[in-house]
Amino acid sequence: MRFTKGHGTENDFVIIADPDGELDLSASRVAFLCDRRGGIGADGVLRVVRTKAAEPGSVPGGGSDAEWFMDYRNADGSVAEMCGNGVRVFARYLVDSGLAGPGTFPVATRGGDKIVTLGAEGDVSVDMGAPVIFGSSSVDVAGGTYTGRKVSMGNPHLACRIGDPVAGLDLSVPPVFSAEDFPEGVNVELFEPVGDRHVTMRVYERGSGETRSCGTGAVATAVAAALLAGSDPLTEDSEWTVDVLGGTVVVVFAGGTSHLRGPATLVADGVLR
Ligand SMILES: N[C@@H](CCC[C@H](N)C(=O)O)C(=O)O
Repeated sequence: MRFTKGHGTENDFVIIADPDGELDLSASRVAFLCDRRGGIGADGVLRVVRTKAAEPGSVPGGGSDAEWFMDYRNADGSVAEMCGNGVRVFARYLVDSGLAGPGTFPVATRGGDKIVTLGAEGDVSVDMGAPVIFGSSSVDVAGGTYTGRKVSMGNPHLACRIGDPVAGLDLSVPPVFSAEDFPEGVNVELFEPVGDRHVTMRVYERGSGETRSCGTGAVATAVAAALLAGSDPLTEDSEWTVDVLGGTVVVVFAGGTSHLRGPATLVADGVLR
């Protein structure tokens, strides 16, 4: 089986082309691929499938204009609705492989079609859609209890501004969250403001543990930061810089939707024995 390894701000993925949807990608197979010692190593797997060959029910509403479907799996083998960095790396893979031309095109995901924009090289942007903003919830993580904003980017997030620098946090232990608030689990972001519309964030991802970046988490964090700054991201346009361990991404709120922009890099092609 051939694979490509790529990352978006060091949120890394094993990419597998399966255009006709023939591969039986079990949870244990995904966990093996993502194992950093016994396998290839990654935060998740991106299976590249023609939308018409995707498993029935994986595309919401049953239909999509997109030629390609991003089948995203977390490192533990679980399925997630969306991956913001993943869809940017997925688009870079399509263009580099000649499966799509540079420009603007939709990618089908379990969280709906996402419109990506990219050139032959350089950053990849994605229209992440309108964040769905809820109330607050609390989480025990990194030796503290933090309260933050519940946000859905297709997948669930709890974005908490914390009083301490995020650099010193120990995120080796899974967060303890409200199962009532998050029956499907949650991705937890901890952030601190570091400038004007500029935050730094750490993340503990559902199904993958601490990662060096999370695109949906960066948007959720910008939502929480904007609300705390008195700006409604659904009605007021603004641009946010989000630093993560693996680099920097930009989140733009405009016209009621959200855009995520940043690097997406393919680093290796290989063959699995
Ligand atoms: N790293 C991703 C999010 C991947 C899915 C997440 N772990 C979940 O289970 O919802 C991103 O860049 O958005």
